[in-house]
Amino acid sequence: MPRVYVTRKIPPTGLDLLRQSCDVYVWDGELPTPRDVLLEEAAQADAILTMLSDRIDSALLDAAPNLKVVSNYAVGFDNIDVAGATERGIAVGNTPGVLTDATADHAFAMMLAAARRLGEAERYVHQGEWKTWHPTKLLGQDVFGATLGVVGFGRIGQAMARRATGFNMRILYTGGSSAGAVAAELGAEAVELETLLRESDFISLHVPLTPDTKGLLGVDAFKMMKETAILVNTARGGVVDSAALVTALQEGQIAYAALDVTDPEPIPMDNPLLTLDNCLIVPHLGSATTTTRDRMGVIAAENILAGLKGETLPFCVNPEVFEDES
Ligand SMILES: NC(=O)c1ccc[n+]([C@@H]2O[C@H](COP(=O)([O-])OP(=O)(O)OC[C@H]3O[C@@H](n4cnc5c(N)ncnc54)[C@H](O)[C@@H]3O)[C@@H](O)[C@H]2O)c1
Repeated sequence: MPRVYVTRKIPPTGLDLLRQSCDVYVWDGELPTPRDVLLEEAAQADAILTMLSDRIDSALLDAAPNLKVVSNYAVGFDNIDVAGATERGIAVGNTPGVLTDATADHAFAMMLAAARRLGEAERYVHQGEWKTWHPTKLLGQDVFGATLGVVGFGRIGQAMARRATGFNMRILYTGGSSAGAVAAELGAEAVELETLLRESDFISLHVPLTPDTKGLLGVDAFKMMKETAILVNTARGGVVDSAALVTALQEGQIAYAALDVTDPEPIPMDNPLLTLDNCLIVPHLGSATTTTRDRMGVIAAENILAGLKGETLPFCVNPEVFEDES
């Protein structure tokens, strides 16, 4: 039976599917599979089910003579050398779509939480400070009727915008070249990034991390934003220049940041963002619902099963691997 290595514990449904026709080895630790173990496992594996925390680079691909499929348990795949995999005829899969709504729900929740300063408010209660309340304490910002800027109008960006229509928000967006019909339906306006940064009350990032989007929001971008602006990042930490963000939050160039993702992850405990009251940080929970994580596991397993049979993966990042064979 083909040998499949799974780099972290995932919900059982996907694993059960794999076990019907594969020998499945699952790393059971709370920390990621250590690099040396990953290299050893890759040397024997026909397929690997990977997490964003696994670096699938050329050294690993070179160490894996039998590898046919790398199946990422995520829609993003910035942890994988896709070109290197393609050169070696290795198919790369991901899990788009099934996590769109969960991630958009989470981005919206983070936007609301930042607007109403829920992180600070919770600390205030837990630290016994509530007794000093007065009517100007912990004032937040209105979301209903405000302007939302969506950077990256793809699946999740559009789902975020759809939620914003229920809050009567003006919606601006960049990116998403084929999104005209959805934009028209939602009343969203396509604008240049600079206009979006200058006019939005809330800016929500939904682009993939690529060489083009790395550091997309840097020193200049924060200077364009409103002093009251709130940044929501559920995309990837690397899309924002961390040092520029720290300065922007410390100097009041923007009001608040809500981060589901950081660069690096996990965030080191000495990172200055952790010292700021106006920064809400949670540990990459975008897709973290029971149903969604289960569905992601099934798709990741189905990608592996198809690839092991030499069939195009249901969700393939480099379908040219299969086209070249025909
Ligand atoms: N926090 C989480 O747990 C979580 C969960 C799922 C996805 N994500 C992140 O969200 C990203 C988006 O996921 P998706 O399913 O919506 O992907 P998608 O491919 O449907 O959408 C991405 C959009 O970004 C646009 N884009 C690319 N470069 C751009 C640029 N420079 N400027 C403006 N727009 C640009 C694309 O045209 C596309 O419309 C993923 O790549 C991943 O990094 C995070």
